Amino acid sequence: MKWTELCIYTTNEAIEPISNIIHEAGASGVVIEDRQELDKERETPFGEIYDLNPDDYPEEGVRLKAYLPVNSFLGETVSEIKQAINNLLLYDIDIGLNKITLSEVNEEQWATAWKKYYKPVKISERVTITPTWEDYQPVSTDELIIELDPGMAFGTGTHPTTVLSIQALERYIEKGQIVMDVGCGSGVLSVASILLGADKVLAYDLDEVAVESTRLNVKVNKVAQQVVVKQNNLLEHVKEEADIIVANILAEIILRFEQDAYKLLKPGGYFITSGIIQNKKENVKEGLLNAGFEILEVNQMEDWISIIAQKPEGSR
Ligand SMILES: C[S@@+](CC[C@H](N)C(=O)[O-])C[C@H]1O[C@@H](n2cnc3c(N)ncnc32)[C@H](O)[C@@H]1O
Repeated sequence: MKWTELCIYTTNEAIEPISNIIHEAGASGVVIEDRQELDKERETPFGEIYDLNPDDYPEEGVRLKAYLPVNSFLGETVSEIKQAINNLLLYDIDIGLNKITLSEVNEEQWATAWKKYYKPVKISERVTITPTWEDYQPVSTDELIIELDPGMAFGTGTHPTTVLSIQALERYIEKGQIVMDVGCGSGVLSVASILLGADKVLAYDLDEVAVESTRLNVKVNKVAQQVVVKQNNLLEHVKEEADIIVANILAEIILRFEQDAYKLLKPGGYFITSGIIQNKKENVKEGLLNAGFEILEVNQMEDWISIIAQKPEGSR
């Protein structure tokens, strides 16, 4: 099978929204080549440092590579992707150079392009994410392993917004709790919640592909019995109560359901928000305070912010 490699030169800030656009356009995955990665010391969970090849990275900014099957819709799909990326400017997202190139690759090149980038990555104290094709052996007995196929919706689970969410879940989940995962994507946060001790997760996403992806990943990770996955717009019509609500979605979307999150949380429950870019931090905080939350933590990784808020004990 022939594939077209679509290369998009952009910025770190635009990785997440452009990845979503590409997935929605039907690409079977996104490779992220971020120049900043070259300056970081990278360590595998085994403590080995491995070097990255500078030739695999753009001279500046970020290069996203996506693979689309060559068919008669290709031209149309590429135009739609370009239009959707340009529309990001309306949300104040810096799309940088926004140069887009196309080239044809064969099946074999496509498979290798993927796999060389993905290694097991330690995300938090206890959680390691490993691609499904790696035969990964835990290093310690309390290590929790999440298996993900980066070729599926919403990638590798190692984006800073996902990492911040998992690190927060690790600090706040207590055994037997109920968690809601709003905008579940690949389902990585649902799987993490169960592995970290939650009894049940209610996972929601508006996107059908994401819902399927979560269903598959909860099965692969053997937690399907405890995760109820449903296509839903945020928390619309949801009636259950939760101990923790986690949402890794853009700030604009978090702002739309802070009050619903407050209503559905038990007193003392936590709202873990992530996916917030720097300049939207104050808006999200203000919205959370207006809804009645107390802000417990504001954490940052690269340009991304995660805010952890609590519904006060004794409130209703
Ligand atoms: C950044 S991804 C996060 C995926 C995953 N939770 C993670 O942390 O890696 C955001 C997800 O929110 C979903 N989403 C966006 N708007 C939504 C809405 N109104 N209702 C439900 N899900 C939504 C998108 O489809 C996408 O899967």
